[in-house]
This record gives sequence, structure tokens and C-alpha cells, in this order.
Amino acid sequence: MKKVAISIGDLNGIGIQLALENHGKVAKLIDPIYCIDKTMLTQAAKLLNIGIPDNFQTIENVAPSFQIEAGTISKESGRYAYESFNKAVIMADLKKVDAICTLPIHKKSWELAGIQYKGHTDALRDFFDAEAIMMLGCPEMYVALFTEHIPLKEVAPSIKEKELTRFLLDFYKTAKPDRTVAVLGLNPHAGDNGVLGDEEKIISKAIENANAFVSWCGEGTAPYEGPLVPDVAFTPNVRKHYTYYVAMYHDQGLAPLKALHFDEGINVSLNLPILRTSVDHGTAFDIAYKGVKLDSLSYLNAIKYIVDNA
Ligand SMILES: NC(=O)c1ccc[n+]([C@@H]2O[C@H](COP(=O)([O-])OP(=O)(O)OC[C@H]3O[C@@H](n4cnc5c(N)ncnc54)[C@H](O)[C@@H]3O)[C@@H](O)[C@H]2O)c1
Ligand SMILES: N[C@H](C(=O)O)[C@H](O)COP(=O)(O)O
Repeated sequence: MKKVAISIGDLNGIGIQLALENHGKVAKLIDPIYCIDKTMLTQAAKLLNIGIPDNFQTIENVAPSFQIEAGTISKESGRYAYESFNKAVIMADLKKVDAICTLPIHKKSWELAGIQYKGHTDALRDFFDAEAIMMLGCPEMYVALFTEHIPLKEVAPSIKEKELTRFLLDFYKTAKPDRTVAVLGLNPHAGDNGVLGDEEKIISKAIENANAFVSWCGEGTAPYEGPLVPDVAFTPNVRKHYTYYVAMYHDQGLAPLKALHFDEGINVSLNLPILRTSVDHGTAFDIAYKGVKLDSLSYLNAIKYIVDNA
């Protein structure tokens, strides 16, 4: 069975409930090591009124203990979530585990804790000095993000031929798409022949470059198509032609993905020396520690992806 380090996410959120409630199912698929100290686990389990399974394997000295405050942004919780993630990454880097699965963190809590990263992907990029790619989805549809956690106003200037070509080659190499990949335009109507913007010229050139490199290597012909008009790219008819999409920015790709596949979708970090998967949802502070029945499909699918790919 694969050994997997599970970082516990923001303890003021729903991650720990997901971990405890699904441990029985998860332990049938993998050998999980939860990156949480016994004291914090006991506190959370008591608040949730959930028993701790006998074989719930934890680690010690993750970070200083703190008082859990359900649904609250806090620097203590942010620090704990980050250290939990850090421990999981180190275990994977040292090959103590085969992969990591991350439960959700809160970005503001990380910021309050003085953490310079916007999320896990960003931190992994720095840790491994590698151009990690954020891909979310499920077997029906995967979306890779060319830009991710940056303000919208910075998206257009970030679209550069060399960087996008590199991204497309990295994505081809690590996602190993088995169908043609759709690359979205940036502007309304993909610029409408330059009437509404011209970043599509750069996108077209990067697609041309990536396709030429791939076919020059004898790997196949033209894995990429585009730039597609973004507002029709996810209509039912167009989706019949594609499983993989490359979006130019976060909400361009994740709004349609989460509208269609929020429950079952997962997050995978590609182009790294380790495998990391995650749920596609956040900390859900609005329902944390309230006895609400959670949807566990994303978490279970994130574990299953590791079983199939680690
Ligand atoms: N993998 C991650 O670490 C990750 C992923 C996405 C968002 N986030 C972060 O989480 C924080 C909160 O984000 P948000 O409020 O925009 O999104 P969210 O996904 O936390 O919540 C959106 C809605 O979905 C519901 N929901 C989410 N997961 C659920 C589940 N498993 N079962 C039932 N209902 C569920 C919530 O109650 C809420 O109504 C932000 O800081 C965000 O950046 C982290
Ligand atoms: N963009 C992701 C999502 O919406 O699910 C999320 O913020 C997680 O990002 P990291 O994988 O960098 O934590």
C-alpha cells in the first residue's frame, strides 16, 4: 500500500472533520500519516464529537498548539497549517512517503502567520525550484492554469510567448494528455481578430511553438488547439472534443470547472519531483464544527489519484 502524508489544513476549517470521518475508507486505499500532533487531534475530535480511530497515525512537534476557533481566520491556525504541510513535503522529499495529500488551508491565515506563499502550489514551486503547474479536475475535464493566484490586472502582462511555450511543453510532458488540449484565449471572443485585444497573437505563437517542438521530437502531432473563444469553450458541444483545457487565469478555468464538477474535482500539482493532490474546495469556515454533513468525494478522489499515479 502507498504511504501518504496528509497535511491537516486549517484546523479552524473542515479538513480535520474530513480526515476523521473518512479515515476508515482512506485506510483501505493507502497507509495515511496525518501531520497533526496528538494534542491538537484530541482537541479537534472533542469539538467535533467524533472518536479518534485506533490506527489514526499522527506525528509530533508539528507546530505550537493553539485554541481552535471554528470558522475563524487566525495566525496560529495559519502557522499550524503551514507547518503541517511543510512536514508532509519534507517526508515526501526524503522518500518517507510516496505522495502527499493536502487538506485545505486559508490564505489569509497564512498571510497573518507571515507566510509568503499564496497557497500550496506556490510554496512547492519555491521548495523544489520547479515550475509547478496547478491542474484541477476529474476524468471528464481537467483545467491547467497558466496564471493562478495573481490579481486580475496582472494577467494580461504575464502572457508572454517564451513562458507560455515552456508551460505548454511542461504540461504535455507531465500531464501526458491523451487527447488534443484546448488552450483558451484571454479576451472576449478570443480578441475577435484584434478588435477586443491582441494577447491571442502571443497565445497562437506559443501554441505553434509547442506543437512544433512536440512533433519535431516525434512525440505526436499538434497536441494543442486554440486560442479557443473562452465563453463557448465549456459549452456541452465543445466539451465533447476536449478533456484538457489550459486557462489563462484562475477563474476563467475554475469557475466552469467548479460549476460542473465541484463535488468530485481534485487539485493536482504537476511538474514536480513529488506527487501532491488536494481537495478542490476550501476551508468552508461557514460550516466548520457545526455538525454539517460534508461532501467527501473530492477528498476520496484526491487519495484515489495517488493510488493510481504515485
Ligand atoms: N486546497 C486548498 O487549500 C484550497 C482550495 C480552495 C480554496 N482554498 C481557500 O479556502 C478559503 C475559503 O474559500 P472559499 O470560501 O472561497 O471556498 P470554500 O470551498 O471553502 O467554500 C465554498 C462553499 O462550498 C462549501 N463547501 C466547501 N467544501 C465543502 C465540502 N467538502 N462539503 C460541503 N460543503 C463544502 C462551503 O460551505 C461554502 O459554502 C480561502 O482562503 C481559499 O483561498 C484553499
Ligand atoms: N486555486 C485552488 C482552488 O481554487 O482550489 C486553491 O486556491 C488551492 O491552491 P493551492 O493548490 O496552491 O493551495
